[in-house]
Amino acid sequence: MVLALTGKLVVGVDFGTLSGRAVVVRVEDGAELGSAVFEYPHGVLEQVLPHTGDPLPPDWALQVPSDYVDVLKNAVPAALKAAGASAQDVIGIGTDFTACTMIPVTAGGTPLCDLPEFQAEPHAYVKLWKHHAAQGQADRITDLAAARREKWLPRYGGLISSEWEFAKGLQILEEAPEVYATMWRFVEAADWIVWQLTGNYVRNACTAGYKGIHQDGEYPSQDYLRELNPGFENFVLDKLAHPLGQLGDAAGGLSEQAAEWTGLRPGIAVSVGNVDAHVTAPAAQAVEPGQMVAIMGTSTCHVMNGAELREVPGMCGVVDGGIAPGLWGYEAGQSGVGDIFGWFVDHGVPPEYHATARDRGISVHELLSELAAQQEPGEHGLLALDWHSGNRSVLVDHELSGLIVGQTLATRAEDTYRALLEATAFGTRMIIDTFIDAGVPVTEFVVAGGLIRNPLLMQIYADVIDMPLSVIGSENGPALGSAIHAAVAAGAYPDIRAAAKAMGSVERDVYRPIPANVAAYEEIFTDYLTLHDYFGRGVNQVMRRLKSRRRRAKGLR
Ligand SMILES: Nc1ncnc2c1ncn2[C@@H]1O[C@H](COP(=O)(O)OP(=O)(O)O)[C@@H](O)[C@H]1O
Ligand SMILES: O=C(CO)[C@H](O)[C@H](O)COP(=O)(O)O
Repeated sequence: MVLALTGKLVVGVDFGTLSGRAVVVRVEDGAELGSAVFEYPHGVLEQVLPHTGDPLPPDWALQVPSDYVDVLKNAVPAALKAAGASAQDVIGIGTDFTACTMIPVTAGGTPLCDLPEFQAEPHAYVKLWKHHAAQGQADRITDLAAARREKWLPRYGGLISSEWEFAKGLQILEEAPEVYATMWRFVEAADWIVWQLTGNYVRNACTAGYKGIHQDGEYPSQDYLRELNPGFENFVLDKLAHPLGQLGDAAGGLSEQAAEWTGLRPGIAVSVGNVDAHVTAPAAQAVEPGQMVAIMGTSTCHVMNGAELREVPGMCGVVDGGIAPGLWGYEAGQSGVGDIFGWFVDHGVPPEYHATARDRGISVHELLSELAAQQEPGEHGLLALDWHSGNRSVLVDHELSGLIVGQTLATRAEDTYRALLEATAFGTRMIIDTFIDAGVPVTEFVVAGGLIRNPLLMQIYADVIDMPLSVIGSENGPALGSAIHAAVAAGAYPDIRAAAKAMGSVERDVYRPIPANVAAYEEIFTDYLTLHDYFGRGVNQVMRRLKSRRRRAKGLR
C-alpha cells in the first residue's frame, strides 16, 4: 500500500570514513529539508591504539564503534532541528555505511573492543574498509580459489581483496585466535548500526554479495576454507552466515533506546543496511544499465547496473540485485582518491600555502585547485600513479604504492596536486575501459560524493574519460539514497525504482570534455598505462620490496 505522502518525512544517515551525515527528506519529492554532520571523535586509527598508546603496524585502519552511535545521538537530532521538522512526521530511517567495515561482536551485538579484556587487543576493534594489512591472507584466498577453479572467483574479477570479509576474518584467526574464538559473529558495520537501531541483526544482501563472497545463494565451501586453514573451516557457518535482508526491506521498527538517541518515534520503519556507494545510485536516478555512478570521497566507488552477467577483470564484484532488484550490480573502485589529496595537503604542502589559504578563508584544496586550474594539461611535466592507498581496481593489490615521475627543482605544490588529481582520473579511465572491453557498456558517467565540490577535478575527469559528467542533484547523495530506502521500507513506494524516480535527482552533462584537453590527456594516458603495467603487473617488484622492507624495519612480518 502506498501511504498518503503529503507532509511525510524520512531520515537518511550516511556513515562515511571520517564522519556521519544525517538528512531529513520529504517523501513526496526528495526535497532535503535539513542536514547535519558529526565527525567521529576517534577518527580513523592508523598510528596507535587509543586505549594503550601502542603503535599499530603499517596498513592498519581501525575505528571505535561508539563513534557511530554518537552520530545517531548528535547528527539526527541536529538535522531534525535544522529542518524545523517534527519527529511526528518521520515515517522511517535508513542508513548506509562504508564497506567492508567489520566488527567482531558478542551474541548481544557488543563489539569485543568494548569488553575490558579486549580493550588492548587491536583485532577486537572495527576493521575499517581501508584496513589493508590482510593482503597476505587475500593473496592466499585468491591463489587457492584459482587453483581449485572456484566458480565464485570470476564474479570478483579473479581477485579477492584484502579489504573484504574473508581476508579480514582469516587475519583475525591467524593473529588473534582468542578474538576469533570469542566473537559470536563478524558483522558488517552497515548491519551493526541497523542492529543498534532495531535490536535485530539482519545481514544485508549487498555487502554479503560484494564483500562476503555470497553468490547464487552460497558461500565458499567448508572444504575450500579447510584447505586455506583448518581452523577456518567453519568461518561461514560459525562467524559469518546469517539470514539476509534485501535492499529496501524493513529490518524492523525503531527501538525505544534508539528513539531516545535520535528523537524519532519508536516503531517507525528502519530499512535494511546498505553500502554508501550502492545506495547512491537511486539517489542519482542512475539505476538503468550503463549508468555508472562514481561516489567520490576519501575513496571512489564505481557502481553500475548491467543487463547481462559478464566477467570484468579486476572489478570489485558483480551481484544479482546488488544495486537494484532484477539487474546485475557491478562495483569497481579506487581505494585512495580524496585520501591522496588530503595526504598531500597535510604532508606535502609548504606552510606559506596554508597561511595564504587561512588568510583568504579558503581550504588548501581550494587554493591549490585555483592555482592548478591556470595550467594546461601536461604543463607541470609530471605523471603520478594513484596507488597511495593501494590499488582496488583493476589490479586489486594493496602492496602497490604511489608514484610521481617528472619532478624537478621547479616543481611546485600546485603542480603535484594537479598531477594527483589527474592520476585518479586515469585510474577511473582504466576502470571504464576495462568494463567496455569486457562487454559491459558504460553509457553515462554520474558523479556523487564529497569531491563534486571541486570543479577542476570534475573537468579533468570529463577530459580524461572523454565523456560528459552528470552530477547528482544532492550534496548528500548517500544519505539521500538511504532516505529513499527508508521510504520504501516504510511502504511509501512499492520499490526502489519508483522511489528513485520521485525522490532522486541528477543534472545531466554538467561538465563537458574540452577537445584540446581530451587530445592532450589521450597522449599522457598512454604513459600512465606504461607505468601502470610496469609497476602493477609484475614487471617490476620495487613497490612490493619497499613495503616488505618497511614492515621488516618496523620489526613486523
Ligand atoms: N576541495 C577539495 N578537493 C579535493 N578533495 C577534497 C576537497 N575537500 C576535501 N577533500 C578530500 O575529500 C575527502 C572527504 O570526502 P567526503 O566525501 O566528504 O568524505 P567521506 O569519504 O568520508 O564520505 C577527504 O579525503 C579530503 O581530503
Ligand atoms: O568500498 C567501499 C564501498 O564498496 C567503501 O565504502 C568506500 O570505498 C569508502 O567510502 P568513502 O570513500 O566514502 O569513505
